[in-house]
Amino acid sequence: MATRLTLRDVSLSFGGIHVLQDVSLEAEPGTVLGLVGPNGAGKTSLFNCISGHYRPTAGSVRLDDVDALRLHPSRLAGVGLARTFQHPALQLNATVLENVLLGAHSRLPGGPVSWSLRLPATARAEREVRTDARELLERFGLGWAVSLRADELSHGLHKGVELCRAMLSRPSLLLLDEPAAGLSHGEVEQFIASIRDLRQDHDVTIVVVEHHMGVIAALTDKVVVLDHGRKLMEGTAEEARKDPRVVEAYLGVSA
Ligand SMILES: Nc1ncnc2c1ncn2[C@@H]1O[C@H](COP(=O)(O)OP(=O)(O)OP(=O)(O)O)[C@@H](O)[C@H]1O
Repeated sequence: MATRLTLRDVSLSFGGIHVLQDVSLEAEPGTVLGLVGPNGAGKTSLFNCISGHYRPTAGSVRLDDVDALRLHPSRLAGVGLARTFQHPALQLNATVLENVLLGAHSRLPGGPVSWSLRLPATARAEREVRTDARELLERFGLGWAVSLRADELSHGLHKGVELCRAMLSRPSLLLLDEPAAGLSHGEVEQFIASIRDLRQDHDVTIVVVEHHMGVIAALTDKVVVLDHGRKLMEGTAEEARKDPRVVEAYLGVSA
């Protein structure tokens, strides 16, 4: 079941600097929410508050009925959260398949001891996640790269590998931080097609931070626009594009 993400009055400060102020938003289960705004608006900081990398100074973050701020960040995968980063951190000396498999730990029963003993249930689950990892790589057009070392791939392909790694945990809430940044035109088209395809088969809520307005328009059901740490407006991508406040925030001139 896809997650309902609810943020209420989330604020975040660093040494007196207000990075986020009273941001509230809701992502309906199974929808794609875009988070947009000019550089420094607070988009990644808001992501970090959801994924437990930052702790808000005030406000609440709920994944369905779970109070995310009460959970240790390492437990969030267990309630269905997965994310990608602006700059993918892959194990460059490991193969593409091994990198994707790193996303499977929340699906393997037991803990490190049973994994190292290779108990039957663990071995079975391991076979299953390997098959799923290969399928995901095929779906994202990376089937040919399974056995290559990650450092043999371009930046754009690293982003695809990271996305497969996130999807391997079978998330019910997926956070994508600038997935199209640095991608070629063809890679962006492939990314849009893959996410659309993914939505057909997986019951997942997606929140995406992205500057590429073509991606936002193609994929999102709703966007939230941030500016200077505050929510400026909420609506469809088309409504945001036409909103004078949004135009002004991006261009820095009165619309
Ligand atoms: N750990 C931190 N310590 C101090 N300031 C921070 C920290 N993290 C973020 N900030 C500040 O918060 C503000 C918002 O940054 P953030 O990266 O969230 O913006 P953004 O909207 O994601 O920008 P971009 O589109 O450029 O990635 C910036 O002024 C940034 O310097």
